[in-house]
Amino acid sequence: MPKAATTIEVAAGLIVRGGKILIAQRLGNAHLGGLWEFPGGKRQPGESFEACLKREVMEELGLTIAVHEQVASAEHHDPQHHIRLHFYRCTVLTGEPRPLGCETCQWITPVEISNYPFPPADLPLVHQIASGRHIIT
Ligand SMILES: Nc1nc2c([nH]c(=O)n2[C@H]2C[C@H](O)[C@@H](COP(=O)(O)OP(=O)(O)OP(=O)(O)O)O2)c(=O)[nH]1
Repeated sequence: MPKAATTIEVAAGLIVRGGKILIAQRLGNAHLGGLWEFPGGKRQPGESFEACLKREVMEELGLTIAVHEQVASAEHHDPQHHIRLHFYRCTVLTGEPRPLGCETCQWITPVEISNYPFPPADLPLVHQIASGRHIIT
């Protein structure tokens, strides 16, 4: 019998600065490789979403961030993965983004986000951002 997919909890950040959002391109060899994403990753046992997001953004981009309110959530199911995503608004405290754990990263305006391919679970949020339903300051 196939093994049931376990739920993976993921924290991801809408990192905003000066009217732009920071997005990252996933490593080519990773699950969903080459797609763009909101920086973040899997929560470790006993970790809060805030701590997870700060750790992942430091590992992937070398940035220290402040994590603010949750702005959205989403789920993605396939035979191997059941992923629950928790999106938080974040601001940069120190550092300039460097692609330490991703292919590349980019500051983009909300309207530009439609030009970047994202994983299926992100599409409702991507559409909301593109249509101006999230205030990016
Ligand atoms: N960070 C992030 N992950 C996303 C987004 N959308 C989406 O479907 N995901 C999925 C891709 C992955 O299956 C999962 C995140 O896991 P990850 O592989 O990035 O996490 P990680 O850095 O902890 O990875 P690893 O230690 O297992 O290599 O969530 C998103 O916008 N941001």
